[in-house]
Amino acid sequence: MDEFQLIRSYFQPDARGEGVVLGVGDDAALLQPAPGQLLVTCVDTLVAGVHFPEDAPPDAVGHKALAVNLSDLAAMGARPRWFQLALTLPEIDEAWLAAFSSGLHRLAAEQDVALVGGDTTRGPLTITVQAMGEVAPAQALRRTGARAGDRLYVTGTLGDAAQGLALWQRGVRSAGGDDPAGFLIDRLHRPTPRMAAGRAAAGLARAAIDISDGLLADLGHLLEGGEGLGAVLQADSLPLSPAYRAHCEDSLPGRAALSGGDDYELLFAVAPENEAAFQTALQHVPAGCTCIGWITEDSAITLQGDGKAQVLTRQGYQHFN
Ligand SMILES: Nc1ncnc2c1ncn2[C@@H]1O[C@H](COP(=O)(O)OP(=O)(O)OP(=O)(O)O)[C@@H](O)[C@H]1O
Ligand SMILES: Cc1ncc(C[n+]2csc(CCOP(=O)(O)O)c2C)c(N)n1
Ligand SMILES: [Mg+2]
Repeated sequence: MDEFQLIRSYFQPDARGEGVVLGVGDDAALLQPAPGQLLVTCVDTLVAGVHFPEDAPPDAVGHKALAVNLSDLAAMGARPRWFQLALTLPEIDEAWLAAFSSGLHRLAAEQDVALVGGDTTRGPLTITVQAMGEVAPAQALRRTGARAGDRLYVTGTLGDAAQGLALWQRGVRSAGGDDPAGFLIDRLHRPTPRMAAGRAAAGLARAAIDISDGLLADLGHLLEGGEGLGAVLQADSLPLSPAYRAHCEDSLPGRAALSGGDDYELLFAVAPENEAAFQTALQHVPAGCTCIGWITEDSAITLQGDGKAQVLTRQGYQHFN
């Protein structure tokens, strides 16, 4: 199998997505965004051994490469439409490619996003996805604009994936969602992009970000979008899954939930006057959305719990430290 057979076999789906004037197979794709919508675009790379364990299931790698990008579109309040895939492979392994592409195409079909192009090269296993979506100009969610007094809301639960990674690195290989370890590992390998939450919050939240590097680090980015802002987090309010609680060795909420990374949940700052409308819009979102604290004028991030207040550093995952 050569490079072009590989593309035809695994990455040239028959179905033509809506708005795809020209997809896989030419020098570039031609895309038609809906009239009046802004094109939203982002790109994220996954490197084997850095973003996923070298022995992660290949269908999970395909899923995650797309999911982390859809998460960035969700954080902008966008509707996902198209994506490109740049694949660097050490060799052609057809079993790996079949599983990888099935994980990728399954999520693409679920979210109605079309693969419109990419690039295939030889080298250390690296997957780059560039995703594109659309949003009405007045609805786009940004990282900037949060203000003191805004309430902080987060989707889903925190820290599951970081605990899943710790379990995987200790050799635990439970799959599926039934036992707690399997649930946590699944949250690492197969994050669910929070598209419905992002769309519901569009036009209602004052600022938004997705949590990839850990709550404190990404909350830090949200706070940098204003002037000298800090936050109060309430320890008892942080959403933690039963599996997380069962496996947490620290005192709760624990390091993983605060700065573990790989959550791919959405964090919103909501103005007090919009809070009721925001809660109504988010109440039927499957992942749920929890108020975890509020933004302050004092630049510290403080965790309140057990009658104590603890100042936290804005630490999280960083590639160069
Ligand atoms: N090499 C680069 N050249 C140009 N812009 C970049 C480059 N790397 C990152 N950026 C931009 O910097 C900003 C922050 O990037 P970062 O990767 O931290 O965001 P993110 O994608 O939300 O985070 P994560 O990758 O953890 O999901 C984004 O707007 C991104 O487009
Ligand atoms: C094998 C392995 N080691 C470590 C991690 C944790 N991790 C890697 S990158 C990242 C942040 C997001 O990346 P980026 O900022 O590049 O989008 C996190 C939390 C993992 N998932 N797999
Ligand atoms: Mg992001």
